[in-house]
Amino acid sequence: MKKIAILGSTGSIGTQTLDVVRANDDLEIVGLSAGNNIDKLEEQIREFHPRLAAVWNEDAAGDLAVRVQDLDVKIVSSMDGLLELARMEEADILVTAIVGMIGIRPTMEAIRAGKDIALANKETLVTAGHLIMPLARKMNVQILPVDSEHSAIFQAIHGEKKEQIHKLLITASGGPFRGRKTAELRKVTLEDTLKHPNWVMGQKITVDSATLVNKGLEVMEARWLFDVDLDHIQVVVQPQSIIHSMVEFEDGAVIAQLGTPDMRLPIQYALCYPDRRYLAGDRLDFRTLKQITFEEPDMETFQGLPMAIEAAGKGGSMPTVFNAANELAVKKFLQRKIGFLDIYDIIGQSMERHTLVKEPDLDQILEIEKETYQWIESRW
Ligand SMILES: NC(=O)C1=CN([C@@H]2O[C@H](COP(=O)(O)OP(=O)(O)OC[C@H]3O[C@@H](n4cnc5c(N)ncnc54)[C@H](OP(=O)(O)O)[C@@H]3O)[C@@H](O)[C@H]2O)C=CC1
Ligand SMILES: CC(=O)[C@@H](O)[C@H](O)COP(=O)(O)O
Ligand SMILES: [Mn+2]
Repeated sequence: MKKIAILGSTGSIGTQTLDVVRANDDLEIVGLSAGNNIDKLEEQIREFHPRLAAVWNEDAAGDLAVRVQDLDVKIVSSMDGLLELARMEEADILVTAIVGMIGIRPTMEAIRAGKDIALANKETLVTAGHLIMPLARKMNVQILPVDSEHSAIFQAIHGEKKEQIHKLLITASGGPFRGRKTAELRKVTLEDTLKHPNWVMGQKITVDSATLVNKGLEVMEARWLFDVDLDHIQVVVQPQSIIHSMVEFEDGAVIAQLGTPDMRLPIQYALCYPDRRYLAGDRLDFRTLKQITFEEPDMETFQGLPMAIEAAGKGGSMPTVFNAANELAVKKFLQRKIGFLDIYDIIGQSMERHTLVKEPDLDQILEIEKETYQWIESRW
C-alpha cells in the first residue's frame, strides 16, 4: 500500500488524484486538505476516510469538525495544519496540488520528514528551488513531477545519461489567444481567458496559460527539476497539446512523450513510478489524428514568457518577485479589478523596482512576497 496525503485535494489536480486512487487498489489516502471548500472536502472524507484533514480557513475548519464528528478524522487548520498534514507519519508521499507559493513551507516540511513529493505546485519550485532541491537530495527523497511537460521530460530521459541531454523542448498550447496581437488583447474578457483550448484546469493556471506566464514558470521549474541551464531549454508551441514535451540528446535524437490531454496519466505515473498501469479514458488514435503542428512562441505579444526568462536569468529573489506579482495580478484579474494586459504591467514594474537578493533564505522569500504584494496594493 502506498499512503498518500494531498495538499489541495478539492482542486483540479486534487480531484484527479482521487480518481487515480479510486482506480488503484494499492493506493490509500491518509490525509486531505482544502483552502475553504469544506462541502467537497466533507464528501472526500466520507469516501476516503483519511486520518487527518487540514483546512486553511479556521472558521471553515471549525464547521467541518462539527460536520464529521461521527468519523475518526482529526481536523486541523491554518499553516500549522498544513504543516501537520505535510509531515504526517502515516504518509509515504505528498501530492502538492495546492496553488501558489503558499506551498513552499508544507513542501519543505514534508521533505524534512522524509516524504516523497508528487509535485504539481510549480510556484513552489520557481521561488524556492534553490532551497528545495538540495534539501530533497540531503533527505534522499524523490521529487516526482506531475506537471504534464515535466512528466513528459522525466519519461523521455528515463535510463539516459544526464550529460547527454542537449536540450529540453517544452511544448506550449499557446493558450486561448494564440495568434492575436497586443491591440486585440486590450479588451479580452475573463470568460474568454478561461477558455483553454485543450485542458480543463483551475482558474489561476488557466489565466497563466493565456499570458504564457505558465510556460515561463515551467521553464524555471524544468531548470530546477532537471538541473539544466536556461540556454538548453526551449519553448515550442504545439497547439494541439498532444506532444507534452521532448528532449533532444547529443546525437540529435529527439524523444517525445505523447498522449491525450489528461492529467490523470502524469499523476498516476508519479504515484506508481516506475510502474505503468492501465488508465481508462481516451487514447491517441494515429489513424484519425489529423495533425501535430509546431510554431514559435510570440514573445512580443505574450510577455509572460520573456519576463520569466529575464527573472530566471537574474536569479536570486527575482523569480519570487515575478511569481508573487503574477499571483496577485491574476487574483485581481479574476476579481475583474484589472484588465488582461495589466497583468504584464504589474509583473514588469514589480521586477523593475526590486533590488536583487542573491541567495534568499525562506524568511527572505516570504518577506519579498509580502513586500511585493504591499507595493502592488498601493498602486493598483
Ligand atoms: N490543473 C492542472 O491541470 C494543472 C495544475 N498544475 C499546478 O498544480 C497546482 C494546482 O492547480 P489546480 O489544481 O489547477 O488549482 P485549483 O485552483 O483547481 O485547486 C487548488 C487547490 O488548492 C487549495 N488551496 C488554495 N489555497 C489554499 C490554502 N491557502 N490552503 C490550503 N489549500 C489551499 C484549494 O482549496 P479550495 O478548493 O478550498 O479553494 C484547492 O484544493 C498549481 O500550482 C498549478 O500550476 C500543474 C499542471 C496542470
Ligand atoms: C496540463 C498542464 O501541464 C498545464 O500546465 C498545461 O501545460 C497548460 O497549457 P499551456 O501549454 O497552455 O500552458
Ligand atoms: Mn504544464
